[in-house]
Amino acid sequence: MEEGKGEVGLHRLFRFADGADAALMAAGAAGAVASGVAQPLMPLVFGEVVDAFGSGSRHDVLHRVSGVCLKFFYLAVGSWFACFLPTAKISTKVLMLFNVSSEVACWMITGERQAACIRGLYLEAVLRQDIAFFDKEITTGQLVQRMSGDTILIQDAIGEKVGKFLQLTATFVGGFVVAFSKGWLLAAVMLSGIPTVAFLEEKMMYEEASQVAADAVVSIRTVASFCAQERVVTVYNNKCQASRTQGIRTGIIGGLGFGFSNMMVYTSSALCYFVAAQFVNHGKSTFPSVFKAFLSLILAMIGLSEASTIASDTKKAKEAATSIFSIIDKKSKIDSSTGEGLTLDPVNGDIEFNHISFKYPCRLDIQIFSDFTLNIPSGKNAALVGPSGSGKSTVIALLERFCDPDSGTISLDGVNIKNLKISWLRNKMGLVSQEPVLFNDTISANIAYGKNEVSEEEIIKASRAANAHEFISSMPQGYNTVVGERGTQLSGGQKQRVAIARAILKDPRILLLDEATSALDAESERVVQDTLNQAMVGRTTITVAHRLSTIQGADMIAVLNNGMIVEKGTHEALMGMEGGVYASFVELRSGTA
Ligand SMILES: Nc1ncnc2c1ncn2[C@@H]1O[C@H](COP(=O)(O)OP(=O)(O)OP(=O)(O)O)[C@@H](O)[C@H]1O
Repeated sequence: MEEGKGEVGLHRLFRFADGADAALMAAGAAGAVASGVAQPLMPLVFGEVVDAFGSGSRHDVLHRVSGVCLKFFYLAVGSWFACFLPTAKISTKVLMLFNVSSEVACWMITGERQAACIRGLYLEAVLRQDIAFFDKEITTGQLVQRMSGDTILIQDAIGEKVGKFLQLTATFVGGFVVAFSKGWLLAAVMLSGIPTVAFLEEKMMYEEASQVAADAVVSIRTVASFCAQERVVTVYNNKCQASRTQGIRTGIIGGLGFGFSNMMVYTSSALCYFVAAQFVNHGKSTFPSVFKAFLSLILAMIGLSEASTIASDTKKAKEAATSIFSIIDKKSKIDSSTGEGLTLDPVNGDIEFNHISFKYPCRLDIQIFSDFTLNIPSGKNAALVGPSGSGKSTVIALLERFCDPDSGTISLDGVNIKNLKISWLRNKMGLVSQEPVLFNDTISANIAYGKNEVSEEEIIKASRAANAHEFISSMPQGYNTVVGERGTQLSGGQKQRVAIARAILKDPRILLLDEATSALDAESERVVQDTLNQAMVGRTTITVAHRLSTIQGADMIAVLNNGMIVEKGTHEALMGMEGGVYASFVELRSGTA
């Protein structure tokens, strides 16, 4: 896999931010800093409350406390402005969230916007990759995990977490400034004790243990949704086994560390209070100043310790972004989204495979074709038969440009298909395969799949041509019947006819039938085969068939074995070849039928 070549830098996480995101981030940053700075201002006012209650007569207390209350009111209004103003500047939609702090709202909105953009680009990038990518580089589970789990990690890191980090950093800096402004010497002495209080406790108690537990739960849920519970349990047990020693060690260290940090809390508090009392005793400080400095430093250190926990989330987001961005930036060898390439008008449908040599990129040890040559004239029906694994479906895959040959050329009307626009080429071909793929949507949406503007008449016309109109109309919801996941609410023959209608609607010049009837019972096969025979008229058709009865009328039958054409001709000609492979196939099949 190409991903993971180098970790994405922090600033690259924001690479998909647009102008609106920049505005949201600027407003969110201003709000975060303002609300962060507001925290250490509180001890100042609290200090004054303590001072006001602790000194003077009863009337004096009332007067002084009223003055401090006014300051609380100013702080409330100031903090409301700091939070509200950025919201008002951005969007009225955000106003709906007025009960949420604006910096949180701004960061959440921009995180959501950027993550939506990343998800869209990732899906686009995945869908434009060639088939080898799906064989080699990604599984469905990975795709879903990246689109849901990994993008949420990124969303958090570029959204809410940034706001929180800025706010905590502002609290940390603000707390320091306030504490040192109340007497730098006192603050410096207190500082020597306080970091242990806030820092050790957080680190030892939560960091390792909770991170491991959270990871395990998240991955179990994701994998379980793919019904891989047994595998999950095995993987989980193995992981538990491997980390047991680590767990015991962490437990002992955590216990010791927790005890130690608790001891340090009380020891350093005692030290701080003792030193502060010395300062007050020698007239170098006052009680309110000590109170303010102590509270500010506590807030500053809590800010610092919480900000440090965000670093591990950012690291995870960078890892997730590394794999997602590597796919977004990945150039596909066969990029169906490109608008480049020739188009032909008109298209006759002459197909030529010239000296093709090919191996699947993920199975380089197996040579599928070494010198495969086949010519299918326009409007003719060529059938491919041969033992399983002889390369029949690969012929279709190469023509559709799901993969490209290692050497040799495939041409349509004399033009190498590599020079044709891929989307145009694929639109000229209608593929019906053994297992028709229907989506969980209405019958009409399934027939119109892939075409943008299709009228109801066109859908009905294609359904009539596919012998599907009758059964569709007899359903209570008709063309609006939802077929269920993978078309489970239709029979095999019905599904196949819907798939044929979809292929016919494209009005393809070339029809590719890859064992289109082999999964059907005799009655359904007869109906579907009649349908296909009508659909073939006037089109170049390649039919891959196991049931030889369905291809007897083909203009040419090519018998493949190990990627080579061993016999070629009409049914009659091949049957006339004494000891021929085709004739022996037919004999074998009629013997077993
Ligand atoms: N996506 C793929 N990646 C790797 N190898 C593949 C892939 N698809 C097919 N193959 C291999 O290529 C060879 C030819 O497969 P292909 O599907 O073309 O045969 P086939 O004649 O159509 O077989 P069947 O009649 O069983 O469908 C087989 O050995 C198969 O295992």
